[in-house]
Parts: sequence; structure tokens; C-alpha cells
Amino acid sequence: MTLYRALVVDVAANPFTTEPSAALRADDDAGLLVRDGRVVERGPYADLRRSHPDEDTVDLRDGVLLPGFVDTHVHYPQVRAIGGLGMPLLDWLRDCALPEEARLADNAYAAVVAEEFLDGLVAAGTTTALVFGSHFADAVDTLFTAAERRGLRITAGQVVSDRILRDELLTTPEVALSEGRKLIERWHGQDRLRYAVTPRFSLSASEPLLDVCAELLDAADGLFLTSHVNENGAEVEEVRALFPERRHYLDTYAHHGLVGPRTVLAHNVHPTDHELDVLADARAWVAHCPTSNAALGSGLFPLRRHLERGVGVALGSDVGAGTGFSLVKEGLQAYFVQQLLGAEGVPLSPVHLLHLTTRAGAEALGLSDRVGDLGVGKEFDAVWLRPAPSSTLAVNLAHAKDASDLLARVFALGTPADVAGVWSAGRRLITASGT
Ligand SMILES: O=c1[nH]c(=O)c2nc[nH]c2[nH]1
Ligand SMILES: [Zn+2]
Repeated sequence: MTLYRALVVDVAANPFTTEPSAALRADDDAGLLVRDGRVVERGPYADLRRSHPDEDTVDLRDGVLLPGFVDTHVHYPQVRAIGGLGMPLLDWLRDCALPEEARLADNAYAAVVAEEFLDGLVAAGTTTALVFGSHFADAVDTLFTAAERRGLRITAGQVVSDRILRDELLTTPEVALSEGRKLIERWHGQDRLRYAVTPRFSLSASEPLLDVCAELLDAADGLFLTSHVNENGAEVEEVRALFPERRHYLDTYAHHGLVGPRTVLAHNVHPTDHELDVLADARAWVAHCPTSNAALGSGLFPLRRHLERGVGVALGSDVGAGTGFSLVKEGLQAYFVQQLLGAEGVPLSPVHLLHLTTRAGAEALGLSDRVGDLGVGKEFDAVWLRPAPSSTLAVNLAHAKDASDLLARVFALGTPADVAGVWSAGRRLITASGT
């Protein structure tokens, strides 16, 4: 067993339904006793030390210990495609993302990209992610192999499309079914890995391919479905033209039985009220990706309408349209967007931001009994933020008046450079750069 000593800050209840100050749990000089990767006791360090005098202590008092971040939407083959600014979605896909994604046909290339991608997650303090895979089955296999080696909690799948994209990225319903089945058999439920059926978006998926997605979703218990929806005005119009019989964009998925409690759809910047009702009834989740939405000019996310209609929302970095792996940055950008919406926005407190970056993601991924906070019984997935001495963040942390104020300063100023340690199920993770 190991005893961790730190200022521990996490969220113990949903601040959208509980008073944020009551949802916040902040323990100064706390002890977390970890056995077999799980938190088995939490309390004042002095008490735990007294009752466990022989356990090793890891002293993390310099800085703050948070639950590992949960990224509910991030693209593995786009780690080298970050920073393509100045283009709307469909141009960005054509000129920036898809040429890079095509390179993963070479599995040696994919193996290097997989390590860069996982390094990016870990360096940003992300320990759990729902990952958009590659169009190439071998590259997806490579990602799972690398994630298993590191002990990260990854849900991912092969991206499938059979129209509109460049030829190398297209499959057929028959091939998608057979490759998907093999990947599910090999990886779903293996260690901390699970499979997500992943039509890229209905713009690039025919009705027969969406039928195959439904068939794959039935191939094992606990499979996830992830895709994109309602991201950009031109995209929504094109989907409408391609699916004249469907009521709206969401219906292109719902019609095939693809919208349920293990569905996570990215963006949803432009939903109709009926789509929000369908999502809420299905208990499906939306991955809000605020830096991506700003970078591509997709729009300002209507969080208030999602909350009022009962749709669950978590956060995604959406690398590479998003501007990096940091969920701290996504949290800050989510806050900015709601501020910019004025009376239509939801004023987000620092507790909301920590909730959106940790607990909400765990819930979206059906993992809230295991990760998302650092309570007793949860796995020790944690990120230790320790800013460089006399950095602006260090100065601000030293002058925070309470835990909520400290979180506000973390979200305003924190970057991956402040991540000094990351643990996944009690195991310390190391990146290529030595985090
Ligand atoms: O932000 C996005 N990134 C993508 O890679 C993508 N593909 C379809 N729709 C998308 N949106
Ligand atoms: Zn995306």
C-alpha cells in the first residue's frame, strides 16, 4: 500500500444540480491510502499516518492533486495536425486532417503516431479517453496495443466511412463489419480497454454502413457508439440534403438504433429542441469541444439548452481541430464561451469546470463507479499539478483564498507544463519527455 499526502481537490456531486460549494471536496493535507490501484482510505494525513505507520508516503504537498482528466472526444491520427487555423470544418478536414489520417495506412508510421498521441494525453494529465481511432484496422490495433502497455483507460474504435472522403479512407459495409468484429473480439474488455463503434459522421456514411454500425454495436455487451453531430452549418445542410427522409441530423443515427446511453456525440453546436429531447430520452451524451468550435468557427455551444432539456454534457479536446490535449484549457474555453453568450450562457464556476473535466466524463463513459473523483473505492487515477517555483501559477496558488479560488487560478493559468505526475490505477505514468 502507498500513502499519498497532498492538497486533494475533487468534485463529489453534480454542481449543475447541487450547490457548487457543496459539491466541491477539498482536503488540505489529506492522506489517500492506495491498495491495488484503488483508494481504500481518505482522511487527514496525520490520522492515516497514525493508523498505517509502516506504509510508504509519497509527499505531494507542493501543488494540488486532482482526479485524472477524462477526455470524451479526441482523434488519435490528428496529433500531428493541430494548429490548422482559419478554415471551417469541411475545408479543414479536406486540407488538414484527412491527408494526415491517410498516412496511417503505413503501420510503422501509425506506431510512432500512437506513442505521440498517448504521450500527449498523459502529459496533459488525461487518464481516461474516448478516442476516435483510425480508418485503418491495423492502426487501431496498434493504438490499443500501445494503450494497454501504458495501462491507460481508453475506449476507441475503427473510424468507418464509405463516401465523400478521399478514397484511401473509404471502406465498404462488408469490410467494416468483418474488421470491426475482429477488433471487438481482440480488444473490447481487455484490461482497461473497450471498443467504440465509430462512424465518422453521417455525411460520410451510407445507410448500409450505418446498419453495419448497428450490427457491430450488438456484437458484445457494453460497446460504445461515438460520432459527430451538428457541428457546422454547411455540414448540417449537406446532411439534410443526403438524408431527405430523416427529421434532423440526429435522426440519421437514431433511425439505425445508434443513439442510446452508451452513445457520445461530439459538438452538437446547432441542435433543434427535438434533437435535445431525443438525446435526453436516450440518455446519450454530448462531448462539448470548445477550442475546436472556436478554431473552426463552428459556433457557441448552447449549454443552457442542453441542461434545461436534460442532456448530459462532458468535455473533449477534439485534437487536432482542438488546440491541444489540455482539458484545463478546454475548461477555460468552455467558461469563455458561456460568458460570451451573455444571458443565454450558463455562468460556470470553477467547480463546474472541474466537474466537466473529470466527473462528467466518467459518467458519460459509464465509469463513474471507478474514476472521475478520488473518493474511497475509486481507482487512483490522478494528476499532480505543481507549477514551477515563482511561475505566475505558483504565485496565484499561494494567494488563493479557498479551494474554489484555487481551482479558478488553475483553470485560468494551468498548462501541461504544470503537470508533475500522473497515475493510472496507482501506477505512475511516464511520457517521452519525462513527465
Ligand atoms: O471536428 C471534427 N473533426 C473531425 O475529424 C471530423 N470528422 C467529421 N467531423 C469532424 N469534426
Ligand atoms: Zn472530432
